[in-house]
Amino acid sequence: MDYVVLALILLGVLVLGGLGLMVPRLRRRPGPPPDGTTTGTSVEDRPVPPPVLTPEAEQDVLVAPPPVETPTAPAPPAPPPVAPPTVEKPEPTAGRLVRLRARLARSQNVFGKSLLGLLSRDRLDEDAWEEIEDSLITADVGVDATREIVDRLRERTKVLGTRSATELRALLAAELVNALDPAMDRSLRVAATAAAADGARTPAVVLVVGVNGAGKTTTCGKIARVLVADGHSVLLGAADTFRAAAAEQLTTWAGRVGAEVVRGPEGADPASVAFDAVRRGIDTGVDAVLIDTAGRLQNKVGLMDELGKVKRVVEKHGPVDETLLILDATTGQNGLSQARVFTEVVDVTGVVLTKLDGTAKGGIVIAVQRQLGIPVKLVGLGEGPDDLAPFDPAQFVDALLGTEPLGTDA
Ligand SMILES: Nc1nc2c(ncn2[C@@H]2O[C@H](COP(=O)(O)OP(=O)(O)OP(=O)(O)O)[C@@H](O)[C@H]2O)c(=O)[nH]1
Repeated sequence: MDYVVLALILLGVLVLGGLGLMVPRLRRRPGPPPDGTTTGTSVEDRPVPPPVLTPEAEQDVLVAPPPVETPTAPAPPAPPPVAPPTVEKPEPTAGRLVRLRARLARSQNVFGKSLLGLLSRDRLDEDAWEEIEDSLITADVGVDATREIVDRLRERTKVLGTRSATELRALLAAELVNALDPAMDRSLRVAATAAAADGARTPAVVLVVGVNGAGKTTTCGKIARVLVADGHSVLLGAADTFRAAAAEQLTTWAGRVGAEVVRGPEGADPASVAFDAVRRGIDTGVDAVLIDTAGRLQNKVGLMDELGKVKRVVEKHGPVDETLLILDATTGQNGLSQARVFTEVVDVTGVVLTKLDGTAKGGIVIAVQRQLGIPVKLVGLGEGPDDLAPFDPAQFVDALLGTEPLGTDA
């Protein structure tokens, strides 16, 4: 009996102990989902193990910058569409000098106002003639030319008994034209010639020379326009390899009239660029090749020798047809001594007098021609692309004196 009681007690203890273990477990078990579906252990339910990092990766994590939110950058503006260069139609050359006569206004102040004012006096006495002489000298006509002009004028007024201001003005104009030697050939030699051997045409070669800043490159560009306006095809050679901007400048000028440019690397041998330009001109059959050269001071022997070489090298293709000396009219009589040296090194065949719009000394045209014996072929009267006019003595004198042009083609 005792054994039975003992067994029952033991059983009771075991039952109670078992219950004690069961209750906490039941409490911890999650309830069913609200929809009553049973779920197995989903991937999400599984505890996520912490990432195991290698030392290097740990380092990366430490130094990695926090993720930066990249703002969406505004799209760069689309480049403007590149328009093909517009080829311009230069102004016709006939009558340009007449159209540009107002540009000589500063010269007109000397000639037109003071000179004609003097001639309008009631009595032309010694003082008046002296003043006329002074006016001409001030306008850079040059002493010898002035004396010659005034002497002839005095004689003619005496012989003809001229008294009226209009007649005196006409006489003065005639003397000034005479001093400009109207018989000189001022045409540009720009017509291509037929080569004897194969019948191919050889372009006319025009060499443009002068001191620094005289306006060579600008004038080359303007001459290209003059030639195009007169119906010639042209190629430009950028043999000013000294000044990088000169080739750029020339390229722009050429682009405006649809002409080709031959240029070399900066600092290249100018003679070789000039040679290549003429070669290219022969190959493409243009009428004229214009060669721009670097500005050089007439007292720099090396540079002047270089210019001589450019000419000699170009002449391997054939003779240079035209060597134009560009002279800045504002340098007055100084320009004349420069000019003399150039004529010794290269055979200058024509003068282009630039910047006549910026000086009261228009008389320099007379001095240049008389002292150099070379015709002024073109005059620059402004910075505009068509501000270069073929020179015509009668039109020029009319413009200088502020009188109406007589018998012009404008
Ligand atoms: N007012 C005026 N300015 C001119 C005329 N011709 C040229 N110029 C100006 O003169 C300046 C010099 O001209 P460029 O053509 O660069 O002279 P450059 O002789 O080639 O110069 P370098 O190559 O340095 O020797 C420029 O500002 C031109 O616009 C003209 O007839 N009138």
